Amino acid sequence: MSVRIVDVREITKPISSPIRNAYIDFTRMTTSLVAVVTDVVRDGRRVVGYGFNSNGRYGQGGLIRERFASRILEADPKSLLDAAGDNLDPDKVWGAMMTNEKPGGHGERSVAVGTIDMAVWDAVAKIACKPLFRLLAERHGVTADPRVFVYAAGGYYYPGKDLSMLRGEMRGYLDRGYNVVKMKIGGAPIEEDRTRIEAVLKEIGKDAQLAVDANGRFNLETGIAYAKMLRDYPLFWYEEAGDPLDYALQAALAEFYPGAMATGENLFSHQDARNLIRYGGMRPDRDWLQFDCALSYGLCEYQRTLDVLKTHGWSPSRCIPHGGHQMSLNIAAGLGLGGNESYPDLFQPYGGFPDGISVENGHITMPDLPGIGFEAKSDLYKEMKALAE
Ligand SMILES: O=C([O-])CC(=O)C(=O)O
Ligand SMILES: [Mg+2]
Repeated sequence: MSVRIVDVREITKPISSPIRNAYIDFTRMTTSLVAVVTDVVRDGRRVVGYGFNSNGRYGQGGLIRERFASRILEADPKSLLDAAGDNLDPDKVWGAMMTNEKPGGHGERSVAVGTIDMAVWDAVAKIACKPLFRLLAERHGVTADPRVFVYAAGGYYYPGKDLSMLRGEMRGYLDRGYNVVKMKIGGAPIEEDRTRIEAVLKEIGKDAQLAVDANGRFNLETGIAYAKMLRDYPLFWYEEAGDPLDYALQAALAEFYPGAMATGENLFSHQDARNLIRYGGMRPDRDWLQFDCALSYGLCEYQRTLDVLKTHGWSPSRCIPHGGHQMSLNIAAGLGLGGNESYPDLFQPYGGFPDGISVENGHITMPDLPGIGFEAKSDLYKEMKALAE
C-alpha cells in the first residue's frame, strides 16, 4: 500500500475583529489554512490532513510555499514513512521541513512548520483510523482522558465597550457552562483595569474564577504595580505580564505575586521553553505554561517541550495551551495536559469544539472521531473542504 503526500496546499484566511489587547488589535489578523493531501483512501475517501495557526501571528503563506511545502513534496516519499511503512512518520516529515534551517531565531518559521505539522498529525491519525488523542496516549503508554478542562477567553478592549457589556460577555460564558473566564488588562490605566476587574468579579461571584492577561505589555515597574493591585483579588492567574523573553522580569514578579502566574504562548521552541523553566522563576506547584503547538513547530516539537518539562520536574498537567483549537484539545486528552483555552465568541470558525459538544462544569468530553476531529465541526470543515476536496 502506498502512503504518500501528493500535495500541500495553503490559503490565507481573515480572522479579523475590532478587538484589542494591551499590545495589538486584530483588525487585520489572518491565519493560514493548510491541507496535506495524501494518496491514502479510508472509508472510500482520500485522506486529507488539515491544520491552521492560532491567532496572534499572521498567515504564513510565503514561508509555507517557498520553503516548507516544497521540501516535503521534494523528499523521497519512502523517507517520510514510519518503520512499518504503512503510515507517515510525523517526525520524519518534520525533519524534511527543517532541512537546511539553522538553530535559534525561531521567529515566524515555527508558525509555518506548526501549521503543516498539525495537518500531518491529522492525516496520520486518520490513516490509523483513530482519534488523535487516543493515538497519542497509545504511543506514550498513558491512559487517555477524554474529559478536558476548558476556559473562556475574551474580555478584550473594544470600541464602545462599557462595563455592562463586559459583564454581559462574562455572564454569557457562565451560561454556556464555563467556570473560568479570562479578560485583558494593561490596555487601560491601572485604576480603570481595577474597575473592570471588580465589575467582572461582581458579575461572576462564586460561580467562576477570573484570569487576567497583560499580553506582555508591562516593564518591571508596571508589572510589579499590577501585581500589587491584582493580589487583592482571588484570581485564577496573572498572565504574560512582561515581554515573553524577559525571564528575569518574570522571575522578579514572583516576589510580589504569590498567586498563580501563566505565560509561554509566545515561546516557540523547546529551547525557549527550557529557558523559561531555567530562568523565569516559574513555580511548578501553582504556575501555568501556555505553549501553543500551532505557533511553535507543532506537536513533534511540543513533545520535546513536554520532555524538557519532565526533566525539570514539571507535570504536563501544568500546561494549558493558548489558541483554543482542537489540536490542543487532543493533546490535552491524550497526554494529560491541564486543559485548553477556548474563545467562545472569537476567531471562528477555527476555534471551538465539534458540533453538539457543550461545556459542562468547565469541561468538555472529546468524541471518538478519526484524526483531530475537524470534519465534525461543520463551519470549519466547509472551509477545509473548499481547499482540498
Ligand atoms: O489576545 C491575544 O493575543 C490572545 C491571548 O493572549 C490569549 O488567548 O491568551
Ligand atoms: Mg495570552
